[in-house]
Amino acid sequence: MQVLNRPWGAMHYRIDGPQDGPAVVFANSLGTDLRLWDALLAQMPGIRAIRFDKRGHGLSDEGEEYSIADLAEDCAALIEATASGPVVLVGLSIGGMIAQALAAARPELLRALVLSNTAAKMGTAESWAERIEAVETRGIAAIADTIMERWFAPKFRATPELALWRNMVLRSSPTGYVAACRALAATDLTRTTATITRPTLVVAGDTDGSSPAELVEATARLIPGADFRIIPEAGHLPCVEQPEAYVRTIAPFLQEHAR
Ligand SMILES: O=C(O)CC1=CCC(=O)O1
Repeated sequence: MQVLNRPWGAMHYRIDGPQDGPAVVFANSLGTDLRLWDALLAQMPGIRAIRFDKRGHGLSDEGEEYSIADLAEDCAALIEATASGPVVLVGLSIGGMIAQALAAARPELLRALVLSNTAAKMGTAESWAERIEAVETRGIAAIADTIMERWFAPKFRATPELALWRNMVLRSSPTGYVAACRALAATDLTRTTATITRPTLVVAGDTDGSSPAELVEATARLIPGADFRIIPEAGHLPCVEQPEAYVRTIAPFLQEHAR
């Protein structure tokens, strides 16, 4: 286990793959930890994969109240501490918002971006307020089944693995989860995402209940030259549900841009 000391506490990260492999950083979604990428990375042994638990998730400390810009600074610090030059950043959902914010603020740290199941603005102030109220008054268990329906297509929801992802959400820190919901509610990256100049691949799932493909495509259209792909039979976490298709979708882009 590796730790990066940040002003708010300890940030957990992990590096897999050859030391001299092309560096690719992965940013997780709300309510998940860095195991989000396990199935994908099992099929990409050649890359130097750098992944981390954002504040209040996985093994990282909680931190105080924070913004997406603060999470992007954590990601910048990780890149500066672990990579010898610019990297390709793959961000999913809130991880994709972190990637958009970083690409606009610190483009020199990035060669290229994969924005997965994300948007410049996700949800509404009302929908996040409802979710926060449910977690604060009734606990994360109150939202776990709804979250599973948003994350996964029906076929995956019928597999035994579903229980493990449900447990990951149930065991999330309520404080960390709510802090991330507040950051999401407060963020609209539409203006800055339109200034992204790095090569960008945008990926959606055709049954994503959290960031529907049309919403993801609208964000792709903000970024000059961005490529947009849809993964069939995939919800919000296609790297879990359809890892082979996800690899087929992103591998050519990584081959072209990661060094
Ligand atoms: O929990 C969800 O609805 C999915 C999600 C929204 C932002 C994020 O990172 O995950």
